[in-house]
Parts: sequence; structure tokens; C-alpha cells
Amino acid sequence: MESFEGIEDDRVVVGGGSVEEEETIFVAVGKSIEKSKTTLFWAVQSFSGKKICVLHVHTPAHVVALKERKSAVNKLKQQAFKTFRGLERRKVDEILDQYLVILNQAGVQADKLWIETDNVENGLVEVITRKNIRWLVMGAAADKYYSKTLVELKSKKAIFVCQQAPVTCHIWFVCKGCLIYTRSVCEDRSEQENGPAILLLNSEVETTQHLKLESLTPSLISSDAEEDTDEFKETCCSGQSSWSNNSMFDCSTLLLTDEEEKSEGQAILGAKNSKQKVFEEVKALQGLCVKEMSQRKELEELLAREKQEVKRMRNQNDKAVKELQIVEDQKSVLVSQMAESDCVVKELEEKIISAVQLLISFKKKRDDLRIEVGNVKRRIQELRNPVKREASVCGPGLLEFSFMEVNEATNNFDPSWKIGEGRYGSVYRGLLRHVHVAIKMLPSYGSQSHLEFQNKVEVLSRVRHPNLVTLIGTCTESRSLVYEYLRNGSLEDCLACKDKTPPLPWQTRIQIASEICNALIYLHTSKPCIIHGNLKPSKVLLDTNFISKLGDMGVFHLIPRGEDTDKSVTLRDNSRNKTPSVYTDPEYLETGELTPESDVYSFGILLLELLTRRQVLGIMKDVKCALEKGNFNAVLDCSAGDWPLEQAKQLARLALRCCEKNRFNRPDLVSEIWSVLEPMRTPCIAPLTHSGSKEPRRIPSHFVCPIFQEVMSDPHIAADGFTYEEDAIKGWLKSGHNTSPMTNLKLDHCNLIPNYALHQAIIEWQQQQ
Ligand SMILES: Nc1ncnc2c1ncn2[C@@H]1O[C@H](COP(=O)(O)OP(=O)(O)OP(=O)(O)O)[C@@H](O)[C@H]1O
Repeated sequence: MESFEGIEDDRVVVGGGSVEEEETIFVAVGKSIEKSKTTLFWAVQSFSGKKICVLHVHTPAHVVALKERKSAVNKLKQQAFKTFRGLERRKVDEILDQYLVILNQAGVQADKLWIETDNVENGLVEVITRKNIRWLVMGAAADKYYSKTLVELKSKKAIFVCQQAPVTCHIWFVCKGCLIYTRSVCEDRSEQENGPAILLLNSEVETTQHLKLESLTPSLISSDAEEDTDEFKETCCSGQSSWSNNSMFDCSTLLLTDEEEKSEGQAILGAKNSKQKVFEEVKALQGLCVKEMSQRKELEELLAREKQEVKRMRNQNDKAVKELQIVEDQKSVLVSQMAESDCVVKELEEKIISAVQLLISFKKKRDDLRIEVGNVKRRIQELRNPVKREASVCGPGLLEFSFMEVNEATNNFDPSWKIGEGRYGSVYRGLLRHVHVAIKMLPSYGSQSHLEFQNKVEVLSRVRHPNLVTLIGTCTESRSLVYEYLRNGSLEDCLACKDKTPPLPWQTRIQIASEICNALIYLHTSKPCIIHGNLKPSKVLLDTNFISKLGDMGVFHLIPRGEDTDKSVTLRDNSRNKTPSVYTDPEYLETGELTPESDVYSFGILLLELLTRRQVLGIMKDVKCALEKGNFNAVLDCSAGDWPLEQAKQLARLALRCCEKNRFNRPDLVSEIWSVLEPMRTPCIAPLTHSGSKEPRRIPSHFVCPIFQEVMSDPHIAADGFTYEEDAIKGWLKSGHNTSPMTNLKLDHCNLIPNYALHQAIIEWQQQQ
């Protein structure tokens, strides 16, 4: 690239371009003053005497900030950047101002044009167009690209401006103070394409300018800006040779007259003042700059802290994410384990269900077989000993239960299944072979042998009467007695109206008295004679129809009687001596001799209790007094309804006689007591005419089948606990019924159990007729 320099009339010619005298040379400087400084120097030196306008295009902070991503960190960065841009802008502006001051003081007419736009190159082209700039100097490339052979533009901005700027603008592109390329105006000038510029400046003017610049330099600042301006000043001075060699100013400007010297002195004085002023301003600016620098430092520290915090949070977040991942892994493992266990549980449940079904079917088979075995045993016994069937007291064959069965029947001796506790053991209710039973657990054998127990049971098993609690079987293993279960509990509880049961009506009470009398007659007339010995309301149990039965076979005592004598031989019951009760015969307490009259005494007390429902202690005295005073009504239990007063009095007198201290004064059970009671119990008995007899023959109601309404010949217990004639209940079930003919409730099963006790009682009753 060729250029030529020199003076051409009134035009300055630099590197292939000439400038009109009055024209302003625009010098484009970037924000890196350091780099742009050499360009400015070049312009100042090349166009001495021309008006210089420093042109700076600034990109506002928000434009740069917008380019940043909008993350939390970047927001902070943007904030800091904005501040930084603010600082930078001011700093650039200040430095430019300082340069202008220096240039002005050096005699260069200088000004600045500050443009703010989003894009530097566009901004340059735009300002050239708008301001109709005709002369422009700008950088061609970064200093690092400079070499002596550099002939083309490297900077993007320079290339853009070179291509886009209006053709009316003459542009000099400079690098490191050397003209690299010139873009001429579109005039056909051959000189435009000339080689590199050699500046021709007026040496005198340069000296003056140099002096002026030199006088200003000491006042310049010591900060970065100061360095910039210092360097600028130095460069201006160092350009002295070229200035002195190439100055285009007239020499005469340096030949001063006295007056001129004087005015020059004043000018120097003025310059000193303005220098002072500038110095103060610079100082102020320096303070401002220091303040802003410290703010910037604070912001940078804040930013660093925030960065640190963000880093810490990011680490924490990473940690939490890792932990979450672990937990999720564990969760999925657990979920799969749960699914597996669910499957296992399901399988096990199915197995349990099938096992239970199997067990139920086995149990059913077992029960059926037991019933079968029982039937076969009975049949064998009947076949072996047909004569014995005719006997009044015979063993119909007790059932023997295993401990397992008893345990199962009482639900492992569940305390809630316990119905009472006597002196001789606890009583549990239970379900044994589909029959409701009461199981009395006797104390351990102690000195008693198995054989002794079996003998005792054998005796007890022979005692069968409708008004005696039936002994169904035994369990030798656990030394327990299995009785039929009576649903309405004991007379003691009924009289006390336990569980809010209604009071017993007087008719039922008379019926109970006659039934117990009947049972006692049966026991006392048995061979051998049996004395209950512990008669009291807790021993009188009531079935669903309030038929009373005398219980507690565990304390029966056998009284061996001579075949030729009627005299009773009594056994001593030592245990009773220890715990006498108000029901106990006082003579027995004195002598220790238990006689049938002992039961009569207890019966007398029980009768008084039925009439009055009073405290047993002192009951005899109360009734006696009431009868004597003629106010028997006062002691009679009115909750039983309207007693037939005369009959009640008759019973009271009978009861008092039973309680005579001397047993020989007590009434006879059959001839005196039964004869009073028997006519009174009419409402409880079905009237039937006995063939050949004028007297109506009374049949115990429980001998009658509820379906056939006839005395049963083969009584069987159904699942509802009621006894029916076998054919009747079988016919009922065969006809498709699965409910109880008595309660109408659904039957648990259709099994029937022979009621041997009742069968035996019916036979005996029929024989007595
Ligand atoms: N077969 C049964 N059916 C229904 N309940 C019964 C049966 N046997 C006994 N009980 C209940 O069990 C309770 C206890 O009876 P148990 O004969 O053992 O003792 P007790 O008569 O209260 O006193 P003790 O025998 O000491 O004089 C009775 O009061 C009765 O409520």
C-alpha cells in the first residue's frame, strides 16, 4: 500500500487522503484506551492543526448482560457486570476527558463524541452517516497482529466499517501508530492508493505543543487512568522528532515579541491555574474512582461469597440427589420384596385354608366315628347284658374323653368360658362332640388312685333322673367330669336376678320345689341310698324350659344299706365339717353323721328362700314370726306374682318343720312333703289319663317329644340342645329343614346324639307306673 504525505495548498494530505482545512478529523477509540491510544497519537501527529474529535461508541451494560444466561449465578454476574460497566464507562469517559484536556493544552483543538448503541460497528457506521463524517481514523487490528508487512484489516469492526461506511467518508486504518490501510472517498484520485504514510509536521508548532503538553504532565493522575494519560503525554512528547520534522505549522509562531512574552507569561499563569483546577478535579475524580473501586471490590467479594454459597448448595444438592437415588433404589428393592412376601403370604394362606378344611373334615369323620363307636358299644352292652337294662340303677355306658378333647372343648380352658368355681374345682362350659357341656375339673388325684376315681364315677354314672344333672362322661386323664349343660344357670343366680333376669314366678318356684323333692326321693330310695349332702340353690340348675335339676355329682356319697334293713348307714364327710353353711343340718354338724334328713333340712331352707327370697341367715325366725303375727304377706316375695296365700303359708309351715333341729321331727319326704307339693305343681305337668286308673297320670313334660307330643322311646339330642324322638327329628331334617323345630334358628349340624340319661329315666318312670 502506497501513501504520500505533504501540504497541498490548504489541505493536509496523509497516506493517500487529503483533508480540508476546516474539517474535523474523527478518531474512533475503543474502550481499551491502551490500544486506541496509539491510533489517537497517530491522528494527532498526522493532522496537526486540525480539529480532532475523539469518537467513542459505547455498548450499554444491559446489552452485554442480556447475552448472559439467566441462572441464579448469572443474575449475580449481571448485577456485578452492570456495576462494572458503569464504572468502566465512567473511567473511559474520564480518561478521554483527560486526553482532551492534554490535547487542548497542547494547542490541539480537540473534542469528543460519545455515542451509546447496542453494537459498536453498527454504531460507527451510523454515526458516520448521521454526522456526515468525512474523515475518520480508526484501528486496523489489535497491536499483537502488527508487523511491518501488515497490509490488511484484521479487526472485525474495522472490516465492517470499511465495507459499510458511506463512501463519502475517508478512513485511515492504523495499527500500533502505523497507517495500514486507507479507504478513500469515491473520487477518482490516483494518489489514494499510495504507500505508507510519512508524517510531515511543522517542528515549531510541535515544540510549542510539546512545551504545552510538558507543562501539563506533572498534574496527571497516578492511577490506571493516570498511567494512560502519562503514556499519552509521553507518546505525544516522544513524537517530538516526527512532530519537529513534520510539523505543518508556521515557524513564525515561535518568534515571540516582549508583549507576546508577557501575554505568554500570563497564559502560563492561566495555564497553571487551570492546571491546579484540573488537578483538583482529577483528585476528586480519583477519590470517586477509589470509592467505586472499593465498591467494585465489595461486589466482587459478594459475588465470590455467593459463588461459594452456590457451590456449597450445589454440592449439597448433588449429595441429596445421590441419597435420594439410594433411597429410591432401596424402595424399589423393598417393593419387590413386599411383592414376593405377598405372594408367599397368599400361598401360605391358601395352604392354611386347605389344611383347616382338611382338619374340619377329619374332625367330622372322627366325631362320626366316635358316635358310631358309642352306638356299637351300647349295642354290645345291651346284647351282652339284657337283664341289666331292667335294673333301676344301671350304667348306660359313660363316654370317655381325652384330655385333648376337653382342652379343645373349653377353648384351652379359656377363663371367659369358666362358669363357676366350687370347693371341688372349676366348672367350664364347652362344646364336646357338638354337644354343650359343663366340665368340672376336679383337683388332682392326691392320695386317690385312678381306680378309686373310676369306681366313684361308676357309681355316679348309675344315677339317672330327669331332675338330676346328667353325667355324660369323664376324662380320666384330666380328672374331670362332663355334665349336660343347663342354659339357665343356677337357682341361686335366678333368685338373685343375676344379669337382670326377670324374677321367677311363684308357679315355677313351686315346680322347682316339687322337682327337687322328686330328685331327693329318687336319691334316698335308690339302692344304696344316696344322700346329696350339699343341697343349696347353687346346686339347683335350670334348663331352657326352667326344668330344675339337682347337680354336683362330685360330692355324692354312697351309703351302703343292708338288704334286710331300712336303716341308713352314713359316711362321714370330713370336708363339710370344715365349712358349714346355713343349709347344713345342725345335727350333722354336731354328730358328723350325714342322714337323708340332712337333705330334708337343706330342702326346708331352700323352700323358705323360694317363698321369701330373703337372706338365708335368720330366715327361719323371720318366717316363723310372720306366721305367728299373721302378717305372712310381709315376708312373702311379691316379685313372684300373686301367690296363693294359703298354699304359700302351708309351704312355709312345711319348710319350718323341715328345719327342725331334731331330725326325727322333720317331715317325711314322700308322705308329707311330696304329698303337699305334688298337687300344687299341676300347671307344670301335662295331664294324661292312665289306663285302668281313675287318677290322672302325669307325665314329666321333658319325657314328651316336642314334635310327636308323645313320651319318647328313643330320645336324641339335636344341635339346638333339645331332645326329640329320633324318628321325629330325622323326619324333620329329611324333609329339608335345617332349623330347630323349637327355636327356629339354623342348626349348626344335623348330627344326633342319643340321650341315654333321659332314655333311662323314661324307662324307670314307666316301670314305676
Ligand atoms: N351342669 C351345669 N350347667 C350349667 N352350670 C353349671 C353346671 N354345673 C355347675 N354349674 C355352674 O357352676 C357353678 C359352680 O358349681 P360347683 O358345683 O362347682 O360349685 P358351687 O355349688 O358354687 O359351690 P360348692 O361346690 O363349693 O359348694 C354353679 O353355681 C353353676 O352356676
